[in-house]
Amino acid sequence: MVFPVPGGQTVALQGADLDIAPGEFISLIGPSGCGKTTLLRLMADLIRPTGGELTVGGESPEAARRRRAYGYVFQAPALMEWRNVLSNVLLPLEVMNVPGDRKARAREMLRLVGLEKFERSYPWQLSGGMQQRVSIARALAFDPPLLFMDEPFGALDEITREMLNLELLRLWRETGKTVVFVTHSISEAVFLSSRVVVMTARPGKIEGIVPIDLPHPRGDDTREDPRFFAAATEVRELLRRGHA
Ligand SMILES: Nc1ncnc2c1ncn2[C@@H]1O[C@H](COP(=O)(O)OP(=O)(O)OP(=O)(O)O)[C@@H](O)[C@H]1O
Repeated sequence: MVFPVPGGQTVALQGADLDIAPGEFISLIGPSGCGKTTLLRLMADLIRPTGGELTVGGESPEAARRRRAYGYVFQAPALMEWRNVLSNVLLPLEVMNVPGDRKARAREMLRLVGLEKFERSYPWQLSGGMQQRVSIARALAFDPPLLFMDEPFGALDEITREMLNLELLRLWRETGKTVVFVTHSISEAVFLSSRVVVMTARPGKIEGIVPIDLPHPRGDDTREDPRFFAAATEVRELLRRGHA
């Protein structure tokens, strides 16, 4: 993926070779500028590749987008301040004129993220973590098989983040979705993932892929498991190798 810039070009990604199986939880980790967001945006058809090949569920990213094959959760919750929680989750269903009982569907998504009691609240009445849960419910409204998440918990405190990690894992196990998750945190990546994709910059590429052999359900004990430390060390070493 090459971007034109004044007086030249930036090679954002080169040699990003990756196959993701249905139902996997994949984390992308790497230093600033290594192309994590670019890779996610390519998969989501928010930008078009300048080279190489990319398919989502066996079809082009554009076809996957038109089929509403994925939900996208951004770094900031990006909720409509004048709409309450329920109508924020309803919004994509209304815009796309989805048939059926939309409210029941939106409420079901709010239940999944544990916010069923807050449907009448407005975004400004919620904490940052709760707002991010609303945006996850909104991304799930279409029941897409795929969920793209770009550093969704980066701005939250450590304890809230750990709690949301647990919730996200529960949700992933309950729904069987495929998740591609961008993070800067080694422990978050190892805790959540079935595989951690370690990327390095200039040009952005995949340095290595670390399979995470930790049993489910994962919880506080997981972080004490020697396998957790071993995987975190492996990820750290790959990141260091990229820096060298
Ligand atoms: N639209 C664009 N135009 C020009 N250059 C771009 C554009 N989008 C990304 N880039 C460049 O591509 C490279 C990868 O950017 P990207 O945002 O994917 O990195 P990242 O790994 O997500 O970084 P961060 O961790 O800081 O979010 C960077 O050098 C960036 O400057």
